[in-house]
Amino acid sequence: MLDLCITGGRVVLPSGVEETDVGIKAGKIARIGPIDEKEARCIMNANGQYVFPGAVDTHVHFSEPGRTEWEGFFTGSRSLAAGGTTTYVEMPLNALPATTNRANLQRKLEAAKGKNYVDYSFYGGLVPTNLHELADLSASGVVAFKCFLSPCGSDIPGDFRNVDLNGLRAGMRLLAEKGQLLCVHAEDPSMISQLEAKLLSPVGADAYVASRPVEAEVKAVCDTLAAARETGCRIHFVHISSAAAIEAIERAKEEGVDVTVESCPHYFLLSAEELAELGPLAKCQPPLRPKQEQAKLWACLLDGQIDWLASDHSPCTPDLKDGDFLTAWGGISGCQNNIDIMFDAAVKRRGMPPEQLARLIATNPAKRMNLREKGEIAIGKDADFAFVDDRQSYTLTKEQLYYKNKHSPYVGRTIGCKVTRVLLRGQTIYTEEKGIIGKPSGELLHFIKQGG
Ligand SMILES: NC(=O)N[C@H]1NC(=O)NC1=O
Ligand SMILES: [Zn+2]
Ligand SMILES: [Zn+2]
Repeated sequence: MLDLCITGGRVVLPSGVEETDVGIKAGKIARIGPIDEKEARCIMNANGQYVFPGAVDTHVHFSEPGRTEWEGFFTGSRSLAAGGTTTYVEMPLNALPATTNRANLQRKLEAAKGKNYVDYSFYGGLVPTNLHELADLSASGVVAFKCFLSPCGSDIPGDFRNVDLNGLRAGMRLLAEKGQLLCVHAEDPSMISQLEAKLLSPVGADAYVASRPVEAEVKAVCDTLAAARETGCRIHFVHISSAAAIEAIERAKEEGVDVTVESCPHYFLLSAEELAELGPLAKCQPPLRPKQEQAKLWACLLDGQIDWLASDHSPCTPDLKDGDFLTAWGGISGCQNNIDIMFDAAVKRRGMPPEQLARLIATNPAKRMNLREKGEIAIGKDADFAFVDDRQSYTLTKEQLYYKNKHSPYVGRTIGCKVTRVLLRGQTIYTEEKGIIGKPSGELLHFIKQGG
């Protein structure tokens, strides 16, 4: 007997969209295909909506412990749940202390207990001072590591620090031994600091964008690729904003470098031309790019050259968004809209097959991060789903946001679809009528080691 049968949906399977049924037993996907009503205790009619696998967001900053006024596990995970993301991996920075050793990871695990509406896991950080702690951190259950090549936006003691190229290579050698994946924020620090030194205050949108050019991204990507070739470390580039960087990564892939690349919805939805009007709410690093650059990035995405999409949800309190474009916090609050804005922009308006979007938001990140129960609608996987109604559209308001700080550059935007229901391991955790349902039931996902 099945616990639940989802019927009447357009199910986004790895092979394509099928009008079929999905059977769930003990939180897992147990059947895909026609199911007799008598075979399930409960029937859920998706009424012609798309049934997507729950999204996997590998790039959020929930800032807990230490900066819970910025976000936190409770509010952050509710935001994800409402948008159809059922798994996240949380970055090692913006919380205090940063996740740079086992003891700090332990504090995160404690802080996260019982507060999560979706399943979760953590990164460890690579910083200039923790080479001797990497092996221990690697063994303590982080899914991957993260480092910055450019400064990270805060000078507070205990906060994250960027590595130089020697530090990068040293870290890579150690992580390569452990088979670990290193995720890299790629912007060249010397190019940026030289350009920043010439900025005149108050710094406007155009001047800010010009201070972090595509060339700085490409240079850092090429330096990182060279270090990966030298050390054999598996790498992943976070939030890439330019086609030129994607092309350099594509060439390295062809050579056999073990590398993947992510981009974020904001690089496709928002542009440098709109930045002055959007204000510092849309300030991020690397910055939004001009429309001409954005069109090239869209071509890369549609062409399959970008492995996945992640939000880089990097929230803060409203006062930190008050300054000019140099002093305001760099980070966009956007993780509640991971699925709907990209479904609208990519599938509805640009003809991307829904199964390609499913790979970008769920399958590919789950595979690379070894989250084996997650990422696709297939037998044996966790029964995590997001129902997407492409016949609805809505205008995003502040009141709809579950973030601790209810701001986002997407507020006021009309989105041509809606996430109407979300399930985590077979249980409904969100509906459009009721909002978030029940108590936090998210679980910590244990990393299964390479070959283990
Ligand atoms: N510290 C931090 O969250 N930085 C992030 N924000 C952003 O826009 N890009 C980043 O790397
Ligand atoms: Zn970053
Ligand atoms: Zn980030």
